[in-house]
Amino acid sequence: MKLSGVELRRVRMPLVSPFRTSFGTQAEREVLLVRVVTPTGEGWGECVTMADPVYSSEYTDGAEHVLRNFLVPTLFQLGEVTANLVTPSLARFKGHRMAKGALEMAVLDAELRAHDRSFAAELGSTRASVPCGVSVGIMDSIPELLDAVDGYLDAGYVRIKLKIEPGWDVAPVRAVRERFGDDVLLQVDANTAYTLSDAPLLARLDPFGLLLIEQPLEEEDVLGHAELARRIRTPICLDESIVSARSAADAITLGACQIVNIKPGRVGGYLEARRVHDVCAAHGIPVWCGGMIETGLGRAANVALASLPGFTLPGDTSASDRFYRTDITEPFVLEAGHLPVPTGPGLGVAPIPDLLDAVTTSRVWLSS
Ligand SMILES: O=C(O)CCC(=O)N[C@@H](C(=O)O)c1ccccc1
Repeated sequence: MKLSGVELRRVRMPLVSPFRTSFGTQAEREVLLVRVVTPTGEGWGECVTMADPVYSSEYTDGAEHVLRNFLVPTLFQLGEVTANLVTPSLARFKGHRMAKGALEMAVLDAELRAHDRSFAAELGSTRASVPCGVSVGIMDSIPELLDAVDGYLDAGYVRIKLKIEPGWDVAPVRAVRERFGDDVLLQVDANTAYTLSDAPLLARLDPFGLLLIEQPLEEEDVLGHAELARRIRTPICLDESIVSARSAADAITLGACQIVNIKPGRVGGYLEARRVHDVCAAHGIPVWCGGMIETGLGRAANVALASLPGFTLPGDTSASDRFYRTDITEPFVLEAGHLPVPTGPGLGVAPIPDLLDAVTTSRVWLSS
């Protein structure tokens, strides 16, 4: 497929309520979208970087710069472009997995639309819908948290994930268990906020029957997670530490995780995400699809990914209205705790022009 040009578009979308994690609070989501244009159509990609480099080293201005100055020009020089060629063609540029993943996603979307094939079919979907969990931020008080969890359970979410950090961990977990019982699927996400010396504190979560504790230690402390796994009973799930299929295999072999959160942007794209899924399946490690507060574009691709056979735990594939009053695509609406897997060509969704223009803050056109 030849690329006629690529558009880099920045959008800013207010969140329905501030979202607080151990690395900060977000009131809006600034998203970098990539649109590739070919002689026969177009494709959309979503870069999951945050505005600041606090989740990982990538950040949105940096992603835009590396796309504009290195990644997109390299694809223009390729002539014929396919999704499978994107990652190997960009390999000489180190890192920038989220930026690379957004570009690959846009090329894959364009390619699949041109072949009338869905993301679900291409990735290996085995289900028509996926069960959905929801991520609940750190709150100012336990009553506020319990009200939020009550609302999400009423909405039908099948799993609750609580963000935790030192000072907000055992008490909120105990309160949720006391209020909603032991049958609610419950897990916690620390986003690297603890150290191995906190093992006794984290062991105090063991009596609450959590599905997992996500990324308790810093992303590079793989051996620390392996040691922590020997000191607590709650299964350890890695997020930030897993940046590729190779790092997943290493972490599993070292005993650093029993579960893996797959985020396509974090690992460099949906094709690598499928490889992480395959490596985990080969090791008998369950996976679930993480979220980066995506618009309906990334949400569509994540729901397709989450319908692969190894995704046996509910993911952070929540409905559009979990974060956005108005999405830039047709909204994803929870149906009995599930989201339907898009079946249309490519992503199966596209931005609604007026809604997209209303939240667009900048556009750059790069021609081949
Ligand atoms: O449901 C969602 O899209 C958000 C899920 C979630 O909690 N994401 C967290 C995370 O640490 O996993 C996050 C959000 C935004 C940016 C980075 C990380």
